[in-house]
Amino acid sequence: MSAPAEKPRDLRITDSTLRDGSHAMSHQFTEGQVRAIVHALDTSGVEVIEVAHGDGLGGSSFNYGFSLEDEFDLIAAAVDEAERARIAVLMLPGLGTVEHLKRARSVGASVARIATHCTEADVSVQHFGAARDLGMETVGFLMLSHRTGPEALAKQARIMVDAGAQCVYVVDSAGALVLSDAQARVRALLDEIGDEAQVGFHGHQNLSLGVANSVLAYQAGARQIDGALCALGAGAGNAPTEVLAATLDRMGINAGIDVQGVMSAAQDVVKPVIPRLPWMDRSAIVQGHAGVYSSFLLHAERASQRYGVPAHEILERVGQAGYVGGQEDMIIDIALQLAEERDLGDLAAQGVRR
Ligand SMILES: CC[C@H](O)CC(=O)C(=O)O
Ligand SMILES: [Mn+2]
Repeated sequence: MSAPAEKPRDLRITDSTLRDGSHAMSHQFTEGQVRAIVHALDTSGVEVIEVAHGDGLGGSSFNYGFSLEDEFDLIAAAVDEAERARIAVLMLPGLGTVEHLKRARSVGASVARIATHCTEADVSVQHFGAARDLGMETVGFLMLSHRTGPEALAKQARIMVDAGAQCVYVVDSAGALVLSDAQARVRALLDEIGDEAQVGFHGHQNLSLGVANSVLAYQAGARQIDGALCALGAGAGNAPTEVLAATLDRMGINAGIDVQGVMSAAQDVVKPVIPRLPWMDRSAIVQGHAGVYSSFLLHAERASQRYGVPAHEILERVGQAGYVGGQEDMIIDIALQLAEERDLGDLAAQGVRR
């Protein structure tokens, strides 16, 4: 007798514990941890598992933080461990290059996710072409999607699709989209590209809306949704995969995931290795409220320690200035300004004139 046919899935979950979660781990994943997490996700039915430095291929550097282990070794280990799941990589053009994509492909990665700021999709054109030539499935990632309106975002998605993207994500990098904001963007992308490519949603928890926004995105037509076990991701973390799976299951939406398996993956495999669980502390909430890139959190905390100024104040100023990924050095600049203002304030309080 042949095995019963699997019911068609209503959407696809991509788990990003081993990529977005790398931010929260300061990029210190070991091969053993990668193998254990991939095994747990794979046996729970998660279809796509993303593995890379938190800032994508080529991210291991002085600016972004060095990985403990070579990311191509980690990708190869993930490919080796997964029996059913496909391994995805993320790259930001400029930080990663086509050469990085080729190397990822050569060690077995089969999904290329190309990320740009939400108004800069044109820098990704050659990378989609290269990924398709390499025989990879392609996904576009429009980061900090709250920074532009639905129609303008849809035009950026069009650029990615014309370049070869098979799905384009609304990426809520700051966890700043509030409910209808997420739905409006998904709908606008579907109106623009719906016949030609899928739409996806990547949520962050800064305002505690990662799961709710993901469900609303699904209801608006998104068919690829990201999560991370234990919410492990930048800022307050991503929509937790295990909560997404349980919520979708409760709603009768088939993500093809074994809810018990993925809860165990979170509780028994990932939680024990996390040095600090992502949480909605003051700094993370400020990121959601002021619309700041989630991966700036640890940079701001380090600058806070070094210059003795509060991380949440640094992040508030980053939000006012509107800095985007790649401008991490400006965090130091702001910390120095805050320290100078504090010192001048102290002198003034002591009655000393400059
Ligand atoms: C690679 C930068 C960034 O972490 C991508 C991402 O997950 C996001 O913008 O949320
Ligand atoms: Mn993210």
